This record gives sequence, structure tokens and C-alpha cells, in this order.
Amino acid sequence: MADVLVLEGIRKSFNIGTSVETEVLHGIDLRVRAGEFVAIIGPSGSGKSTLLNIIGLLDRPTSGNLFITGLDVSDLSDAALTGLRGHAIGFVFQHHYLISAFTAGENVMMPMLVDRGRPSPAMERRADELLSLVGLTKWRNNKATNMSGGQQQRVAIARALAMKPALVLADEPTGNLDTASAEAVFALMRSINRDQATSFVIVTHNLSLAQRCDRIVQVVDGQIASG
Ligand SMILES: Nc1ncnc2c1ncn2[C@@H]1O[C@H](COP(=O)(O)OP(=O)(O)OP(=O)(O)O)[C@@H](O)[C@H]1O
Repeated sequence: MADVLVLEGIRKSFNIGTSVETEVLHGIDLRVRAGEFVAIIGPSGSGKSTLLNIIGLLDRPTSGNLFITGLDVSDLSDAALTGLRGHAIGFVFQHHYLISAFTAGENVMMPMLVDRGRPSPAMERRADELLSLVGLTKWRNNKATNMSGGQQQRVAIARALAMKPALVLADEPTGNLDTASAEAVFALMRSINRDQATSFVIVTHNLSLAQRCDRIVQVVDGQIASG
């Protein structure tokens, strides 16, 4: 199967203060195949979120090559990166970042509205389809604030899928949830992965969930220690 994501020799340094430069990622090589579900684990401060931000085109590497769905993104402008991010990648974070004044349906429509500017019946239908997929059809017109943490995270997953991304990135998606809700959210992501062949890369501290992914990539001190 084709690779949805290829990283070659990715390095990332941050400037701390005016002169001190610290390298946080020391040459990461990673491939994720289309339809693969990968867990990234590692100690706090090892560079997992930095890596996910680079994969998600939210930050640029200091050096190295990054290919998303076969496209070399190294020389793309910021505007082109934003466009690619909007279409190829869906994001789920530890905090759901739903807009609390909006309904579940409106939150799911947001990426489509940002892309196309104005609402349409097709967008409404897509939102309905996605809310059904995450088991929240009845909650379509409820404000996000009136939903449980697990339900809010399921809305966030529906929103992440709105643009039919090839790859979903999730940073501690179950970190704020109780055990039962974490299980439900993980099972939902896994079933979407299986049914729709969407690739997932999730950062998690939850080892029992990580063990149920296709592959575990362990990051230690800015390098891949295994996986
Ligand atoms: N914008 C930044 N400027 C300077 N240093 C940064 C920046 N972002 C991250 N770092 C540093 O990079 C290192 C890796 O941080 P990162 O957040 O990627 O780790 P992590 O593995 O995701 O940790 P955690 O599991 O605690 O979320 C840390 O030492 C952090 O202080």
C-alpha cells in the first residue's frame, strides 16, 4: 500500500532566548502506510508533540524531508501548507476545541465552512452523516457545552473527518476522559480507520490503547528508539 506519510531525517531546533539553539528532534525517519493506525509513545519532553506538529504542517522542521500523500511539502509556501493541511489532515487534540456556542452539527460543519465560505445542503448532509458515524445523531442541535467530555470528543472526531482527510493526527485524544469514555473514543477511531481506510497517528500515554494499534513508535530524547 502507498505511504500516506514519509519523514526522512527530520530535525527540529528551537531558539531559546536570543542565542541558544536546542535541538529537540535529532533525525527522525518514519513511514506510515495508507490505512495504518500508529501510536507514538515516549516520556514527557521526548519530542512527541513537536513531531506531531511537524507532521500536521503546523510547524516546519529545521531540516529533513516530509512527504504527505506522496507530496514533498518542504518547499511549499505557508498558504499552500494551510491548504494541504485543511484537505489532507484532520486533527483531534486532548482538549476538543469545539466552539461552545455552536451546536454539534455546526461544529462538524466548521472545516467545510472555512473551506467553502457559506453553508450548503451538501454540508448539512455531510454533518448528518458524520454525526451518525460517531453515534450522535440525536445531539445534532445541542450546544457543545451541554455534552459530556466523551461526546464532545466524538464531535471533535466527526469534525476532523469533515474534509475526508487521508490522515488523522490525535495528540492525547483520550487524555481527559474516564476509562469508559476513553475506550469508546478509541474504539470509534479504530472502526473509522478500518471502515474508511483513514490513517491515524496518535500520541498517547495510555499503553493498553497503544498496544491495540497496528504499530507502536517509541520516541526517546528526540529519536525513534523502536518501531
Ligand atoms: N516552541 C518551543 N520553544 C522551545 N522549546 C520547545 C518548544 N516546543 C517544545 N519545546 C521543547 O521541546 C522538547 C520536547 O517537547 P514536546 O512537547 O514535543 O514533548 P512531548 O514528548 O510531547 O512531551 P509531553 O508528553 O509532556 O507532552 C521539550 O524539551 C520542550 O521544552
